[in-house]
Amino acid sequence: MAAERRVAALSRHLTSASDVDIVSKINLRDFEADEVYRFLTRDNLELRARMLDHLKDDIYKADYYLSLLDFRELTLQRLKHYVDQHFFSVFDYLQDPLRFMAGLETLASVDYSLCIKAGVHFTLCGGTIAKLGTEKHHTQFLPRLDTLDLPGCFGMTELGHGSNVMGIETQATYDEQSMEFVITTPRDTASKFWIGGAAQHGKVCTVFAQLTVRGKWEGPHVFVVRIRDDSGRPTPGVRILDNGPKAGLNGVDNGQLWFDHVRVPRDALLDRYASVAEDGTYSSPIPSVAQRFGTMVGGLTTGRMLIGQGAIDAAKIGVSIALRYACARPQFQGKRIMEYLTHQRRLLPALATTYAMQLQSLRLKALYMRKRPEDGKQIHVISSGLKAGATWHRVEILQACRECCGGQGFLAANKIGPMKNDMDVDVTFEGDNTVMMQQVAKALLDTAAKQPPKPRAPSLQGAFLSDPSTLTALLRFQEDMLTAEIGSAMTRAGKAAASQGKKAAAAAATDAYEDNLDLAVDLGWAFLNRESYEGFVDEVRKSPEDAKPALTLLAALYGLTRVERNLAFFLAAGVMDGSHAAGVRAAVNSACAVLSADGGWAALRLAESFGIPDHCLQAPIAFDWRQIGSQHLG
Ligand SMILES: Cc1cc2nc3c(=O)[nH]c(=O)nc-3n(C[C@H](O)[C@H](O)[C@H](O)COP(=O)(O)OP(=O)(O)OC[C@H]3O[C@@H](n4cnc5c(N)ncnc54)[C@H](O)[C@@H]3O)c2cc1C
Repeated sequence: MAAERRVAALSRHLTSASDVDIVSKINLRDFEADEVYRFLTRDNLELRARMLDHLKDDIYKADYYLSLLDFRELTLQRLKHYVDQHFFSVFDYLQDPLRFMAGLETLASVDYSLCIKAGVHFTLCGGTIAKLGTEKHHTQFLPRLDTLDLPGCFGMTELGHGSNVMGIETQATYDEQSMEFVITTPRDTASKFWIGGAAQHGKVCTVFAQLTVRGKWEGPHVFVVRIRDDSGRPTPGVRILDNGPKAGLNGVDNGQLWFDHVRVPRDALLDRYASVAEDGTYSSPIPSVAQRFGTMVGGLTTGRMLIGQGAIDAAKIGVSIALRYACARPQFQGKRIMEYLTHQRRLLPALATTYAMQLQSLRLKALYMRKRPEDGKQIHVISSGLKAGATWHRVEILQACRECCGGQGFLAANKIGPMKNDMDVDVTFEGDNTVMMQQVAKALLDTAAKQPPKPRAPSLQGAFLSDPSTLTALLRFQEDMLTAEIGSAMTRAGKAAASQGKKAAAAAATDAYEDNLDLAVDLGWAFLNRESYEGFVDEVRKSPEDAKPALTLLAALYGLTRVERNLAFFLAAGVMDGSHAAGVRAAVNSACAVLSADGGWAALRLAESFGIPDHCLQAPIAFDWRQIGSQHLG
């Protein structure tokens, strides 16, 4: 058999006992896709099934011939139709977050524009009002948001300020005479930019603005502002410009907003964390501007979690389509393309990574649902790392899937290409990935400043490379080494400047951090790699018995590819040598051989376990590629 031949050939290249390949000895057992689906999908199963069934409706069928304006209109009609089913409510944002997330996650399986249009309205606008507002805001706005009677936008980004939200320039000044806030765009760089729903359909917007009360600056706060009246005309003082066509995601109408002394009532301030009394007395339980703002935006984690999950779900679809095609498509002497090692190398680590990210997302949701204040920092770190990691993985996975399907991958009807274009922006919005990875690094460095890590180089003498304890030790070593390296550069710089005072020492430490930004992003990755691999191994212990061998193999493949990606680090650090590197390659290749043996049944079953119904896969090549001409042109 090809798989056994390859494993034997690989073993001959290995030089030491530690390279003995245990991966190839895993005996896969037949398992039920349904059981693994339940292992991968732990909440709202019945609701998800109903929602997916509803998405069979013709209105959600992909139409790649639409003009920009027609696509926007269709996206709005789709959203209305979905909202009319009452699968979930904006009130669930606080009351039943898992139901809320399930309601939005499901949409990504048919159209990312629809998913984002819904996400902006329910999560970014509705969730902000729910989380940062109080009873009066909930009563006034949420019921109208729930029916889409009042389409909502989220106005944080400005032309001049994206990642640096603290630096926004929109002003909100309290007028004690009229007891109103006056919202102003002082210059064009302060115009709100990229605002989803603003170009055509949005009527209300949660606007981030710098608050000044009695001449004192209090930092960024959020205000609910009507940008269009009930008939759809811009409200007085609000100017709106359409952002126009984008590289993808064209079902969403993004726009630019200017506010010319727009007056809003005192109640427009979302006042959970800060309020202004009639006479202009400002009060907040959080005295520091930075901490207050951190608390406000920190409460909006749901959106970040949804973007990460959307990326994972897209990877599930891409991998499922590409695997089904690869196992059915012959090239050269009737060989199925899945039999080529290069194909296995592109699709099977992608499958393993998608499982790792899905399980990590489930673990994050479980932590989130515990609702313990002491978990706040960990939730922030994991959600930031997962958002960045899952979306960056998605970019790579969908590209690999597109290429694996050859020319068919480029046909819109086969879904991967359009999905890739529409989702390209997920690495940027809801927190740019480079900035997100730094959020992870900063939190780890913060902890390390109090309790410096002691990196322990694992000994690979006699170790099995694919053993969970070896892989964990390697991944932890990389995380600790990077933390120690950046941390000690900051400490050295701080100490050198200490004689000039505390401020100078802090500034020198920040400079040293900035000089190591490349390593900070590596550290974000190292954290996610270790955390998600450990999580994967832990989850496999709780998995359905029959699926355990396949999932064990998948976890090993994930861990091995994470180490393989970072071979340069491990070789430079002296914990691995050339024979270990060859051992990792051999183990990855043999895991691929086992998973793709016998027609690739195990890989196909693992993909089937994602539970994506046929009408969501849509792509003709996922079914019978020979029928493609008759199917896609209908
Ligand atoms: C399609 C789309 C829809 C959007 N919808 C909305 C919406 O509805 N509401 C809303 O408020 N916003 C929205 N946004 C805005 C989005 O959140 C921002 O684009 C994002 O925050 C990044 O900001 P920026 O585009 O100004 O990029 P910048 O912050 O200018 O980043 C540009 C580059 O600089 C790098 N960079 C920036 N800071 C650092 C740093 N400290 N260290 C290292 N590198 C850095 C980034 O990695 C990036 O590569 C949307 C954007 C898009 C494209």
